[in-house]
Amino acid sequence: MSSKRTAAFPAEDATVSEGVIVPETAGRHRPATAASPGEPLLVVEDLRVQFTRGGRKINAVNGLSYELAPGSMLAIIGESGSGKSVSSRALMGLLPPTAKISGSVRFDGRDLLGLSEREMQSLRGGDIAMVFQDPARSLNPTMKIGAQITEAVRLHSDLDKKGAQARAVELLKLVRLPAAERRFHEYPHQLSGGMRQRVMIAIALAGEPRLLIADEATTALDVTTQAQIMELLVELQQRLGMAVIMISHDLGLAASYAQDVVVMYAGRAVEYAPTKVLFANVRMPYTHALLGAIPALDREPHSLFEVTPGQPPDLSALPKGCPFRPRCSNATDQCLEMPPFTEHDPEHWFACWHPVGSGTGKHTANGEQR
Ligand SMILES: Nc1ncnc2c1ncn2[C@@H]1O[C@H](COP(=O)(O)OP(=O)(O)OP(=O)(O)O)[C@@H](O)[C@H]1O
Repeated sequence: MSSKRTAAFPAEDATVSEGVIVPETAGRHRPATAASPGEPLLVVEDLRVQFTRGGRKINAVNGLSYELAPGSMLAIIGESGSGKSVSSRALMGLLPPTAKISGSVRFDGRDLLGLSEREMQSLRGGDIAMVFQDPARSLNPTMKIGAQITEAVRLHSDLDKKGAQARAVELLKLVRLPAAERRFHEYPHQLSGGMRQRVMIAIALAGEPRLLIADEATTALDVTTQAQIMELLVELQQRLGMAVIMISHDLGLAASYAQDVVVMYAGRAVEYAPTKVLFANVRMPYTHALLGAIPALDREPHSLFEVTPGQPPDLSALPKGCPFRPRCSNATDQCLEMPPFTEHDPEHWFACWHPVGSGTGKHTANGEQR
């Protein structure tokens, strides 16, 4: 699976249009060339991750399950500390050895949790690549960006230095870095934040991944640059047939760009559906609160959760039953028992005894309080 390849991704021109981040646009970017509805590329089942810190057990991921079709984009959404990054790092083998991991992660039919570090290394940056929030920290400040991409290309191909350099320039064009040939000879500090993130994406593409995990890859960017990077990811997803997991605290971004959404709370998936299905009928009160918290287009980054009252629970002392119970206006004594994560409606999974719009809670489906 990780054999060295020399085939190049296509690099012809395409327009990068402006992204409008509103839920009404749910699924508008669904790729025309979406992968076959056959086998999923990635199947995560009952993933659990526990850390021990100062004698306390921290349950960072508590039974996460989802599937990802080849060439599709899944958004994993949740507020800080909900387990988004830990769950993705677990499948990349990037957690410290002290992390206790259980469950199953199958990529292309292969159990990733059973792989040796050596096997994981060949997979990382090859079939699966990751882009992080802070490109300034991920790039080597003392090396020209061209040399950094060339190094990544050589690591994942049989190309000689000259061939790898040519490929690196191609990759810079593929990620739409303006004046790619000139920028090739520049250092990271000479580039803007958006440009640096394009370089990080170029490095991630060097191994021609089938899955790209973008962990808050646009969070540090201004709204316009954020939209441009998201448009780039969608374009690459469509042109290269690459699957993308987009990790974000921003439900609005998910609504605009992803085909499917997993909403996480306290290390659990609490709602999971195709984007259109989810936004047509949000059922989980937590997702509902997030949706109500999406302000206008000119919102400040990180402001999304400020209007959701209360704090997420301490992961070393989770409340009894539903972890959202202490913050939920629909909660009853029944919520002292953990609601199962079930496919209640076709393709629509959620974990709630009193979902929005069911007539059993205090919320109505259109977001008003009764
Ligand atoms: N190495 C570690 N040791 C102990 N606890 C950890 C470790 N890594 C993460 N955690 C804890 O696991 C929980 C989940 O963290 P995670 O980074 O996945 O959250 P997140 O949803 O990605 O949040 P953010 O958006 O802030 O990155 C947090 O409480 C965090 O403190």
